[in-house]
Amino acid sequence: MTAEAATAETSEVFQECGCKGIRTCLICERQRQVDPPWQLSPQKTHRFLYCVDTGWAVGAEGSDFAGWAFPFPGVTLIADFVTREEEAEMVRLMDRDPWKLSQSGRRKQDYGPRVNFRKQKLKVAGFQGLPSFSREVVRRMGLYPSLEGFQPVEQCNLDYSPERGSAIDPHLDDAWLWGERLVSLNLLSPTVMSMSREAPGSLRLRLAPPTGPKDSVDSEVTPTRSVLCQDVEVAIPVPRCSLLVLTGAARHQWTHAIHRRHITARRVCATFRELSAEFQPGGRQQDLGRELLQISCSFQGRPV
Ligand SMILES: O=C(O)CCC(=O)C(=O)O
Ligand SMILES: [Fe+2]
Repeated sequence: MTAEAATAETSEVFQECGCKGIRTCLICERQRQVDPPWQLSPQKTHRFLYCVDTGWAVGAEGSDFAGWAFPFPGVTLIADFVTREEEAEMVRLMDRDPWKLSQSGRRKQDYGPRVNFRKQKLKVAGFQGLPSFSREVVRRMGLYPSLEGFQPVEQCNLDYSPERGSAIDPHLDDAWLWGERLVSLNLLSPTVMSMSREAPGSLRLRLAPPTGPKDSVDSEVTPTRSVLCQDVEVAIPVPRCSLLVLTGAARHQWTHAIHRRHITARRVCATFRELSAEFQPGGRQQDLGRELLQISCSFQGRPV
């Protein structure tokens, strides 16, 4: 055996996870005997809960800001987007293909172009479209006003498990290639999407609950308080079988994350992404965009 082969074999045995750099999961934390990440970076001080009925983030019960709230635009949650039968069938079909190890204890399957976001380069070769089992869910998405004209050119399936300590660190999704709406279908178990924002300045809070998203609250007469933006985390409860759409501020200003403690059973998430303006008709890369779209909607895909 060559030295190279020996190294590869050892690292394969050692590395049962896909973590690199600062990312960790339960498997490599045990092997490397390192602290779990939440001991290194403390949780946000002020917790707010997203309310689907009002579209506001409301201070967690029992906390300093209980009863106080601020508008949190850009979130659409569609409950029961798929049935339990459809969910079971989708996951059965996903499980027929191999899952690749990914960072922070996740596993993944990707249907889309190969992309180097840092260099802003992409390769179409190898992409055969979204999988056939997504044809119906993508058709259904287009029936909702907030997803009118939604044509995804990528589907990324992620598999989370409590045994691996799966999570995803706070991040913003790319905005060079991917468009305005980020759409994720949440399968097998409920979870919580945690939103945070490392921006200077504060958020103006009003008394909760406002009775509806369109109510105008006169700030001259209603009491207000403020809270440092960087100290806030907004929890969006995401039910099993629901579809979560992030746009606007929730897409571009607030990072999203799934904490390890919010994975209590196997969870599979399928995220669908559309093209940015640059790749749409009239954009600089419209020809490439058109090609991607044609391939994508053939629904003949295998994971790339
Ligand atoms: O698991 C999720 O719901 C989020 C996944 C995500 O943020 C991503 O793949 O960029
Ligand atoms: Fe993301």
